[in-house]
Amino acid sequence: MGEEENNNSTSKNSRGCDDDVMVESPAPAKENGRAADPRLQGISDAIRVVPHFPKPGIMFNDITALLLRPAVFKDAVDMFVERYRGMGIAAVAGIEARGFIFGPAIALAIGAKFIPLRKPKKLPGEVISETYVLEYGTDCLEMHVGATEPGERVVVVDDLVATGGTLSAAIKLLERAGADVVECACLIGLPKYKNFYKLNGIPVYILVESRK
Ligand SMILES: O=P(O)(O)OC[C@H]1O[C@H](OP(=O)(O)OP(=O)(O)O)[C@H](O)[C@@H]1O
Ligand SMILES: Nc1ncnc2[nH]cnc12
Repeated sequence: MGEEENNNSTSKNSRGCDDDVMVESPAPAKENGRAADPRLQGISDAIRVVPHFPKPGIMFNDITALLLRPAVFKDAVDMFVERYRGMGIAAVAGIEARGFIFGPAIALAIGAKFIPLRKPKKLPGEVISETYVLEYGTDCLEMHVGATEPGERVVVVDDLVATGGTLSAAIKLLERAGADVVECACLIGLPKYKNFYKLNGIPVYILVESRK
């Protein structure tokens, strides 16, 4: 990850990443005197916003529309690959289900293994679990014991961060196994959480804000 590639660069932390809020906003075109990455506008435009799904009041950010446009899909994967290549990342951990769409492509491109973090009772064998709170009710993520070794540098990938509950559970699972969670990476962050993107002390890197 070069300094030139990061338009919202703040100070580098001990993890080798930029600190605190890191929103690669698609607008304005210039930020901190540098041109924004032109790929961001295309990524933002390709995300379909569906009002009142899956329930009234929710503006659903649908990444399946982006997946139908291979050049834009590639741009999104490339931006993460450019950020994490050469950082000694041993594993990319993807969150079921939409983190499974982006995580493996990033892992293969940077030469890292892929760790699936799954919803309950999907993984055979020994697992560790973390329950987390959703807007209504709870959910749980599980990871295979032995998927990561103590000290391994890991990036967590998902499509979207809203409350951060899902990413927090992922961080806890990996840290319980001794992993060094370097950063969480999401395509989309909801604007109302703009100043919330440091979870359990781990930076969250966002490409674009939700358009609604
Ligand atoms: O920041 P949070 O408030 O935790 O929300 C973000 C999570 O919500 C969505 O997944 P969802 O739980 O809908 O599961 P799915 O990917 O299986 O549809 C999304 O893909 C994230 O994983
Ligand atoms: N607004 C939203 N769009 C898509 N996925 C979500 N997960 C949580 N909130 C979401």
